[in-house]
Parts: sequence; C-alpha cells; structure tokens
Amino acid sequence: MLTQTRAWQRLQEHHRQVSGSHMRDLFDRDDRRMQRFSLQFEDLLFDFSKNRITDQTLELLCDLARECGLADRIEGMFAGEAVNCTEGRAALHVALRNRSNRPMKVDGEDVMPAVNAVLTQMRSFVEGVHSGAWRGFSGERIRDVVNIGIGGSDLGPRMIVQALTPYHHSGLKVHFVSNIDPADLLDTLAGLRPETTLFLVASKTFGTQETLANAHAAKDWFLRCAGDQQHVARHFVAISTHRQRVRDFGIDPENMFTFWDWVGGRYSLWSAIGLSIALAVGMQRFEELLAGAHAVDEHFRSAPFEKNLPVVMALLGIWYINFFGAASHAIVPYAQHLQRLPAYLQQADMESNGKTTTCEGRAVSWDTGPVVWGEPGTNGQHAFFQLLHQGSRLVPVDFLLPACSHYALGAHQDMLLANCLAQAEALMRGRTEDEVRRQLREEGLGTAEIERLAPHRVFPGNRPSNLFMFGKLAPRTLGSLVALYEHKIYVQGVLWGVNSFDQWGVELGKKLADTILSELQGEGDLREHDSSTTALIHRVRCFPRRSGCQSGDSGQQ
Ligand SMILES: O=P(O)(O)OC[C@H]1O[C@H](O)[C@H](O)[C@@H](O)[C@@H]1O
Repeated sequence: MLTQTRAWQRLQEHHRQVSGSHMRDLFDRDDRRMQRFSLQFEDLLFDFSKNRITDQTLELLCDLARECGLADRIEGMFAGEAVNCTEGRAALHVALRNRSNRPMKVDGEDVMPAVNAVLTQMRSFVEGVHSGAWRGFSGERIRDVVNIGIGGSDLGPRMIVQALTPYHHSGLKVHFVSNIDPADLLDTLAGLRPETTLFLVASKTFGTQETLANAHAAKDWFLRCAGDQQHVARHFVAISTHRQRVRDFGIDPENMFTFWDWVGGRYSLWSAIGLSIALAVGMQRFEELLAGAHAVDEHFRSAPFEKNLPVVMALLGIWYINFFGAASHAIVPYAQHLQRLPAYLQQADMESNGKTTTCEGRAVSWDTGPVVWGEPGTNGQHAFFQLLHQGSRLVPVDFLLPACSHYALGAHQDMLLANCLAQAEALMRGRTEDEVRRQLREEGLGTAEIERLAPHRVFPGNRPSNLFMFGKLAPRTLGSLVALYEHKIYVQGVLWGVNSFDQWGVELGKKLADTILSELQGEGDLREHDSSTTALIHRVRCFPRRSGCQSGDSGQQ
C-alpha cells in the first residue's frame, strides 16, 4: 500500500516542513540550484529547479520509488512481462524502437524479427510512394495521404506529423480524419482528388465505429470516381492487428501493415501506425524518431533514479498531486508545431492513469492521474495564464522550448524565448506587495490609488514549472521527448498501483451509444433511460435533421 510505505509517511512530514517555504528564497540561498536540479539528456536540458523541492524531497521521493519496487517493474516491462495485468499482456512498445536489435521477448519469442520485417515493408512502401513507383489507378502519382483513425491511431501520428513540418516531403500532403462528425471527412475530401489520394485505415482492432464508418464513406467516395473495385488496392492500405477484419472490409491483406496486441493503442506511433509519419517525412527521419526514443529507453533502464529523467518527472508529479493536492498539469510548448502535444499527452496520460482500482482489484485511497491540458505559448499567455499566476489552484506547468527555430523571421524566435523564460520566472518569483507598491510609486500613483490597486497586483509566485530546452525540434529530439513522457506515465502508474495499459473506462459510453444509435434511427419504443436522456432522444427524433444532412452531403460530393 502506497500510503503505508515508510517513504510516504516521511514525505508527509517533510511536506509539512517545506510547504511554507518560497522558491524565491530557495533560489536566493543557493546560486547553484539550477545546476543541482537539472539534467541533460543529449540535446535536451531538463530544468526542474523551479519546483518546491529540496535535496531531501528528491531523496524521499526516490525512496518511495524504491519501496514501490520500481526497478523491478521497469525491468518487467522491458522483459515483456504481462504488465498490462487486466488484459494479461505485455506492453512492449520499447521493442518497436529497439535500434540495438537486442532480442526482446514476449511469451518466450523474440519479437525483433517481426518488428524489423514491418519496418522493411514500411520503407519499401514509403519509397515507392515518394518515387512514384506506387501510383494511383489512373497512373498519376499519389499527392495526398489521408490517415483515418482515432485515439491512439490518430493522436500520435497527427502530433508528430505536425511537429515535423519542416521535414515534410515536398510532393505529398498528409491529412488526418478521426471524428465521426461528417464535417471531418467531408471537409478533408473537399480539396482532394480520388486519383491521387491514398487512404491509410489505421485501427488496432479494426472494430472502431468511427474509423470504420469514415473508411467506408471514403471508399464510397473513391469508388464513385474509380468505378472498379479492383482499384481499391492502389488507394487503401490498412494498419491493424486484425487480419480478418481487414479482409472483411475489402482491403487485400497484401496491403496490410501489421502490429501486435502487446502494443497499446496510445503507445503505437512507433509501430506501423506511424506510417503516415514515415510518408510525411521519409523513412530515415522516422527511424531517427525511433532512435531518439530508444536512447531514452536505455537511459530509463539504466540511470539511477535521482538522475533518471522520466523517473524525476514522475516523482515531481506525484509530489504535487499527492502532497499538494494538484488536480491538473499544464503542457505549454513554446513551439507552434507542437500544437497537438497537449492533446496527444491527454490521451497518453489520462487514458493510462485515469484509474482508481489497483492491479489487485482494490480501490485506491490516493489521487491518481492529473487532468492534462495546455496550448502553445505565447497564445496560452493571453488565455489561461491569469489563472496560473493568480488563481486559487496550484497547476504545475511543463514548458517545452526549442532554442532555435527552423524559420527565420525578424526577432520572432527571440521574442518567443523571452516570453517563455519570463513566464517561468514570474510563476516562480511572483511579486510581493512591497515590490508592487514601489512600482506603483514609480508610475506616479497617489497613496489612495496604490492602496486600492496593490492587492490586485500581487503575484504569490511559488508556482512550479519544469522546462525542457533543446535546439531545433528535430525527429530524434522529438522521439526522446515523447518517450520521456511515456515512461513518466508508467512510473506514476507503478507507484499508484494502477494498470497504465488498459482503458475499460471508455467502454460504457461506447455501448450506450450503440443502443441510442439504433433508437435514433428507429421509430420504436426506447429502452430504459433516465428522463433526461429519453427527452433528448425524442427531441433529436423530432428535428428535421435528415433533410438537412442530405443537402449537406450532396453539397460536398
Ligand atoms: O486503434 P483502434 O482499435 O481503432 O482504437 C482507437 C482508440 O479507441 C479506443 O476507444 C481507445 O480508448 C483508445 O485507446 C484507442 O486508441
């Protein structure tokens, strides 16, 4: 039991001692604080000095990790043990990027030959599309790729493809369709020609309602132009673990890229699910991404906890969630191309650790995963930073900051950097009432006005943040960053005692949606619902929406 460990008890005591201290004093007392509380990993600097910690905090948190058996659990994951306890499966996404090619086993079998075979298949496909050897049915080159998938079969590739915009292959545009909202597919198809469009139907299970409905609609759109069913083979490939369902859909298993049930959906961008990434940036860049993640895997496996980046990230999170009562964690990349990182991490973190039952089936009596949210800076500054600075809640922030841009435009990048560093400093230092009064006096305000305004202009500070700084956002660095977060999530799951690799919580809504769908489409009696749901279903039935939808459809065709 987490809360019964000796380290937990000591952390509670320690929290009582340190929670009153202010980070500005900790910095004033120690001019080497940044050096002591930062870690360098290749190109990545992780500055965690602006946290409400001392040496002892870190020691005690590492003790907690030791008492929870973290070392064995890390080894267990790499050894292919069934760390996904409810589904009895390994979670071996590290094998997908195992550039050392050391054997990695699941149920006694080395998975590396199969992993490498799919990478080879991806390489030849990507090269074929890029060179023009793979063409559409009319003989034209492929110009647009549409990845149809949702959740883990969308968020990772979508985030990475956007993050690597400067590396995009010039002749190809990659699009993503995920939502069952008809607007998503129709808006995307509106600018495309069937002759030059390639669809990647990405679904681990090949049973996801949204993906199958969108894929069927895309196939209809394609066939309306291509006519002959045989042409589907040049324009639809599948990425899945489920061969039979791929065949049933009408995609030749020859055009299927496989992966395995030991790859969790939200950990799958490193598998064939990353085909859209490889098409966007080329196979070499994709492999650089894998290499960056692999380097972090080696670090995670071997570095002592105090120097282990994902372990430190995880322990800091636990410090705020379990001892300061923080309920959320903001991700603020100061990089426009990392716009989708918060959304990606929402799934990675919240679907992994949004749980309250331990692997032994007991209810936890401690808080688990935070609400993850965020937006790129500087936009976020003009939206939610008010609450970060002066709100009543403690929200730890992760800043991600590329020191250099791929683009040159006046002083833009320096302004971006200055803003990020200023926000982190302001969150930490705050502004005292004395400082406010002094400033207002300098601004020439009278005493009464100063008294009136001073309380509003005080910043409490002492608000924690981590900062990742790196050079340009390159594939290897990005691979490392994502792997760091993945392992952070695993470490937290281990300490909280939950299974980070299942997602039973998304099932109930899906089941109810199936029932309600048939009720919306039928005229008969409704099954038992609460009065609110019943009334809403009746209301939908009364809307003249069908004609509206049809005219919308035909407008797009
Ligand atoms: O890849 P698929 O099998 O289509 O699954 C897509 C997504 O669906 C689900 O509802 C899960 O919550 C996600 O973890 C998963 O990534």
